[in-house]
Amino acid sequence: MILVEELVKHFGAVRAVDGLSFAARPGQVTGFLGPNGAGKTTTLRMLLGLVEPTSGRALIDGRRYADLGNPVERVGAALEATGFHPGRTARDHLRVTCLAAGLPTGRADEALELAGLADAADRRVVGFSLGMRQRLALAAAVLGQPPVLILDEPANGLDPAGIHWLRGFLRHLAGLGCTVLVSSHVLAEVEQTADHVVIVARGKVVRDAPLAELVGEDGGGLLVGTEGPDDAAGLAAALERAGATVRVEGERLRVSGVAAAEVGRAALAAGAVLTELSAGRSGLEKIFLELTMAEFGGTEPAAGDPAVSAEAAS
Ligand SMILES: Nc1ncnc2c1ncn2[C@@H]1O[C@H](COP(=O)(O)OP(=O)(O)OP(=O)(O)O)[C@@H](O)[C@H]1O
Repeated sequence: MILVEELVKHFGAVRAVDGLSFAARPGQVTGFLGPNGAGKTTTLRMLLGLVEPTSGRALIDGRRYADLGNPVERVGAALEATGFHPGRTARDHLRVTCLAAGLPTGRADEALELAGLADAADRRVVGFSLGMRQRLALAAAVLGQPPVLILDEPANGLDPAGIHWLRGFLRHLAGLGCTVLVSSHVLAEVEQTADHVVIVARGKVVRDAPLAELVGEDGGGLLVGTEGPDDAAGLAAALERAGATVRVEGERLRVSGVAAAEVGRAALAAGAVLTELSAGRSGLEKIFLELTMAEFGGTEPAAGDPAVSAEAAS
């Protein structure tokens, strides 16, 4: 169990973390989601005793990191996939870590297997890709079979197959009863892996809820495009008669309360031509987009924007 209470960290005038509270529970993957600079890494570093909080508490199983008896067996962490000795093989790197932590060296091969690196065990880390380094960092994190895992952007550098593997890896650990806290600034990663989501922005928690609750929130309903304002008005009236809630946005309608087939029937009845019929964003996507835009400016991308569609579909 991870417990963060009223955590604050100021770097000079920068309020990196500004009164953050949340919990991550055993048997769950908790996604720690926020735009760049939201304070995620600083929070994780405070949990791991690498940064001293200005105030508040960051606890692992009820204790500060410094007070955990044998930290390697209490918490595994992967913050940055750097710091490996380039001349060592993957297996040697993990064996050295085992020796330093008083763990049996046989754990190295188990961890390499779990991280999908068994075939590269005897290769020197200098030749590893970023994705392979990420896997090695994850292997190191699970060496002590800790019940708590803290991972900072573990999907960085992984290719699509690697991201797919990572999801299975995290789900497997949660299935074993681990508390898994994983940060990301990429919504799709969290959306497909987490049980629970904590969204942060500017050092504060914006939402803290089960993923199912956020995804289930009606963030957008259906988006319906028509050929012109007259068609839009006629279709809106037909949809309202069918029990839908409709918001007219120029030639487009935002429709909730009915299925897509009902929109088709209403269009037929109203003699309106549909130019678009797509799912609106989930509540989670909507919240995250709004946050990111508030942080970095810009306008909301159109529903058909390839960047949005790709992220939603991946
Ligand atoms: N050592 C430091 N000294 C000064 N400012 C810092 C330091 N570490 C972090 N910050 C600032 O604190 C804020 C939060 O940074 P942090 O790295 O925690 O965000 P993040 O959510 O992890 O972002 P990203 O997704 O980009 O990694 C940023 O404004 C950052 O510039």
